[in-house]
Amino acid sequence: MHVDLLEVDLLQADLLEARLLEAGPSGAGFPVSNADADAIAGRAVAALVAEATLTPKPGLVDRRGPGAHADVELATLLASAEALRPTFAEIARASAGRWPSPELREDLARIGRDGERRMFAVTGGANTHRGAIWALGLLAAARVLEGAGGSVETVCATAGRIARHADRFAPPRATNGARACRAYGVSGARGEADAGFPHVRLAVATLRARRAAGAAEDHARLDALLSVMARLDDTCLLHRGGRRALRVARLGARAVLGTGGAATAEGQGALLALDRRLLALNASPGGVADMLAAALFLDGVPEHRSPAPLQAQREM
Ligand SMILES: CC(C)(COP(=O)(O)OP(=O)(O)OC[C@H]1O[C@@H](n2cnc3c(N)ncnc32)[C@H](O[C@H]2O[C@H](COP(=O)(O)OP(=O)(O)OP(=O)(O)O)[C@@H](O)[C@H]2O)[C@@H]1O)[C@@H](O)C(=O)NCCC(=O)NCCS
Ligand SMILES: Nc1ncnc2[nH]cnc12
Repeated sequence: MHVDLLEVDLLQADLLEARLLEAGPSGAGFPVSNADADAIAGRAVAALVAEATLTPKPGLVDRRGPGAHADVELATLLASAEALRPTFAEIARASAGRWPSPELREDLARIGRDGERRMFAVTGGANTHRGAIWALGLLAAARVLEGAGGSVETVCATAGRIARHADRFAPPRATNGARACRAYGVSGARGEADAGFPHVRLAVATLRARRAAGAAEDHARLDALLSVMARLDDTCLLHRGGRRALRVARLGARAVLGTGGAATAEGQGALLALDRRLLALNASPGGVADMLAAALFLDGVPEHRSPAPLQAQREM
């Protein structure tokens, strides 16, 4: 059932991407019909489902089980992803014809917080996708703002420009992330967005490099996840297991990649060893998982803005 829905989502999203490419590099202000908004939301939900079902992911929920999460299983993640469909569609509609401004930032934050309520309602209070609502929400808005000419580079930069505006209506919240940022001097999910999502770009680059080298799709996705795990200051790891958990995750991810990645027998062995070490520390790289989902959401978007065709350049 889920696979069918996913295929429909991907088909709609591919049609939207084909239309964006056909339209040529027309710049910002892409008008968003309900069908376009639904296609963007479909792409976001499909990315969350693809991340959730990718197996084996060290410490994380996957097809094998709940990983280090006592309160979340695969069905919870899938229900959470589906519950967020209207949130991503609303974000796409609200972004039509806008530019990065305090007003847009505040509109998205309101929709994002409403999405968090939907998420908590279906998960019984577990935080499955707060980081994903934040990252994919900003990137979905940026895709609309960037329109036909958008690339991974420009979409991530524009998402950063939106994020850097203040949200005057943000209620004070003592979140795990905020506590970890204070305790360990890292910038967390906010810092990642403010910097224009460098780890999402890293995941996209790894994904594409591994595919180009002939890797199977799941291996390319696992290596993209590990490339982020080797570097990200994940506040989910920090709040659960402190600096030790972050270090174990980083060194473990580097060990898998150093042995040739998920496609090799040694890499698979190192990956499962990392999984065991993270489970022993009750540590989960939830923020890393969100970065992979965000990278999958940008699948199909070209890495760089394509240069204007020669004819158009002569007319400039
Ligand atoms: C700006 C916000 C992201 C809030 O951030 P803050 O840091 O204050 O709060 P958190 O609630 O901790 O959310 C941050 C989530 O982001 C993910 N993350 C962590 N590190 C990074 C990183 N370096 N870069 C990017 N993303 C990162 C991570 O999400 C995943 O982990 C979640 C599980 O975490 P946790 O709650 O700690 O869960 P448990 O360990 O299971 O908790 P316990 O059971 O032990 O209590 C999981 O959800 C993954 O998604 C962090 O959790 C933003 O949320 C915000 O301001 N939102 C307001 C609305 C808004 O503006 N929206 C914009 C819409 S476009
Ligand atoms: N697969 C996963 N496991 C645990 N937390 C997550 N947050 C987002 N995806 C996750």
